[in-house]
Amino acid sequence: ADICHCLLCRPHCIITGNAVLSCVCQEVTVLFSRSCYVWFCFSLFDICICSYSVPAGESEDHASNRKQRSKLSLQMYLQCSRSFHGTLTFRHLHLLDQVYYGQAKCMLQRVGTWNFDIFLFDRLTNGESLVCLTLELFCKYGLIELFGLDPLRLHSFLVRIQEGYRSRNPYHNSLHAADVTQAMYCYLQEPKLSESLTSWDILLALLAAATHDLEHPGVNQNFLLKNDHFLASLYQNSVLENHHWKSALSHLRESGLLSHLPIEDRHRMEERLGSLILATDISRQNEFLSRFKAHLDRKDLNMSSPEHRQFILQMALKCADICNPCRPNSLSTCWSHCVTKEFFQQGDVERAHRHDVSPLCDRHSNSVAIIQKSFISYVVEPLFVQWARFCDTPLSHCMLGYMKQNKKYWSNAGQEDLMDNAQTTCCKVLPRGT
Ligand SMILES: Nc1ncnc2c1ncn2[C@@H]1O[C@@H]2COP(=O)(O)O[C@H]2[C@H]1O
Ligand SMILES: [Zn+2]
Repeated sequence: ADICHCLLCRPHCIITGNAVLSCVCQEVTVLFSRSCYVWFCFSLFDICICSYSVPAGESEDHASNRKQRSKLSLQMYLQCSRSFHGTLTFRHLHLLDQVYYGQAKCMLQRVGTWNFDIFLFDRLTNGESLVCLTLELFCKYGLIELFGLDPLRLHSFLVRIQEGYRSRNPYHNSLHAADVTQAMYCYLQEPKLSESLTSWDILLALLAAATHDLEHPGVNQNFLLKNDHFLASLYQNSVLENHHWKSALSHLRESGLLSHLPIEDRHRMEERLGSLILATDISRQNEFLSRFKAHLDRKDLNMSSPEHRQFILQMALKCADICNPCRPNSLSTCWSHCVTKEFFQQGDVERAHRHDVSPLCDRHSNSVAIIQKSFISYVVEPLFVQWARFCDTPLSHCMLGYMKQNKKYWSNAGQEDLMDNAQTTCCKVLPRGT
């Protein structure tokens, strides 16, 4: 296990292109067959597999065996990697059904569509949606080649990020990060962005989306302040967002993902990552919204300016972060229940400790519907109206359409608590297949 840990998490050297596959495959085959583990593959690393050519001296048969093996699930590798980190016991280890894996891969063909069902994708990937989705997007943009990234380091970094989200949080977990990353990808496709963003912008946008809530404790800043939590003493303001940023930096540095790049580029990247993540502090909503409106009124946004591009990326990440009420109703209601569950859990703890229950967190005076109606009207709608003004595309108007439908849905829903229904709809476990 030590050797595997070393190999899987800290590859010896940076190798790019085809060499990675051959090197990794050979070494890990030996290790895995020795320790009776199933073979694993890099199926989602399509970019590597597709571009893999038979090395000189290797027979076609050998190459086709290699291809066969590569069809086995990435999931197996991820699960194994997790157990080497000691975060999973073998009790949790079960192999991903190949049927589900095929379906997940199929879903990725439509990763840029707004009705992408991230809940289903997460179940099909056995809870690995953040890793699978982000890898896919890195491959789509060719970021691995463009930045000379080591695929193993990238993979190890993403696994650590995914594990850095608390799965116990009903809302602020890795599924939310995957959802935000998928939304960010949709926004990056918008012509105003896609025509002007640089590869650095895209790399940064995807990293920021994937890490923006890293190590979220499942309670809000108010709770941390009231309870003299150590995080509250570390940062003056935007306590959680600063913590997400610093956690992202520590994973980034530890993984060595960007360590081959010039130090100035890395520093610039880290600063920009901070400015994006800090922009997701919902208490700064009005500040960003008025700046955005002022730019739109003056029509002075110039996407060839690096400062303006950074500002638009901040706005895009803010939209992605709270876009759940703009998703189709079946997805949106799931998120509404998840976020309310987290609010109410905090309220229950506050009540148990005889503290004042924070706004929105009291299950006795709130309901999902009440919270949604005000969140949509006062927070989501003002932002997405301006975003549609900026983009003026089918997607931006489609999001407004869904948002209106959801607002109507919650207005008609009355005050009853629909939490139980939501549990069965959103957290459905897939039946074991063949
Ligand atoms: N559907 C929703 N209903 C109510 N609040 C939400 C919803 N989606 C996101 N939020 C809030 O928006 C906040 C965005 O920043 P946070 O991730 O810190 O915490 C998020 C939640 O508090
Ligand atoms: Zn978030």
